[in-house]
Amino acid sequence: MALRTLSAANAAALDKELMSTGAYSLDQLMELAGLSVSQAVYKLLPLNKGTRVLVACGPGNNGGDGLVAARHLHHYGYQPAIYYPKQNKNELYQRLTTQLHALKVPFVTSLPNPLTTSTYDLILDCIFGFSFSGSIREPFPSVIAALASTTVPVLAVDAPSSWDIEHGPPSEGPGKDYHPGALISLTAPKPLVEKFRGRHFVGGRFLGAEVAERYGLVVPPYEGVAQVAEVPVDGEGKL
Ligand SMILES: NC(=O)C1=CN([C@@H]2O[C@H](COP(=O)(O)OP(=O)(O)OC[C@H]3O[C@@H](n4cnc5c(N)ncnc54)[C@H](O)[C@@H]3O)[C@@H](O)[C@H]2O)[C@H](O)CC1
Ligand SMILES: [K+]
Repeated sequence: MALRTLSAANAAALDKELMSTGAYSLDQLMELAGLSVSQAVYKLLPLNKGTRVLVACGPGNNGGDGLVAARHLHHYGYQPAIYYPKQNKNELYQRLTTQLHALKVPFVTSLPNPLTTSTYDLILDCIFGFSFSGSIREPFPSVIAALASTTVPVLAVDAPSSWDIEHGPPSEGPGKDYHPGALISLTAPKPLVEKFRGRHFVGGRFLGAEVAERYGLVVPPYEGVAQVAEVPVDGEGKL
């Protein structure tokens, strides 16, 4: 049985529905998404195994999830640093960055070259999510190239950035060789998950049974109070 997935168009439609008839605000969804991401980090990198997490953020809501996750990581005791080359000026993002500045979470303006484990223990790829399309525009080609070539473990948030949401890795360009070791799908896996091999989590625990059924999805097997469930992309435990 294949994983139940959510196309880019349906992911956007579901988001819209949650924020209209569902009566959620974007802040609420982003807060839950970012909380899930922070819990996936804890599963991948327990605090005694290193603490330096580079959170690479893009200009949209995928980047916002990263800003929220970074704040939770700081409170858990990790040392997040934010790389946010194209900052969103909307009020929500300004509030998220103000919160991080107040906690003295550093914002770095460049990536080390080479990007190795001497500087960071984990990277969160929050550059692009389900609204990525086309070829990568500046300033992101070099960022995707750095993600593709780094020796640091990468957790991709909702999608490996630059991957086509339906079809997976691009056949050319800097994303061609980008294969992160871990992925957290938010709400539900996107079709690209069929091309992903690595540890896979699902988070964004805000889907009720009725909405899930209408979109052909299954609510992930969250345990107890967990905001994240590990769902292997092959073998047992498929959604
Ligand atoms: N329901 C949920 O699961 C929630 C998921 N969330 C996260 O939101 C993203 C989707 O956010 P959105 O703002 O729609 O888009 P992105 O962040 O994916 O990217 C848009 C951003 O990127 C630019 N862009 C697009 N293509 C390119 C390109 N080829 N080159 C350069 N730049 C590009 C575009 O201009 C925009 O600025 C989803 O994946 C989740 O991570 C929410 O947190 C809410 C709940
Ligand atoms: K991403």
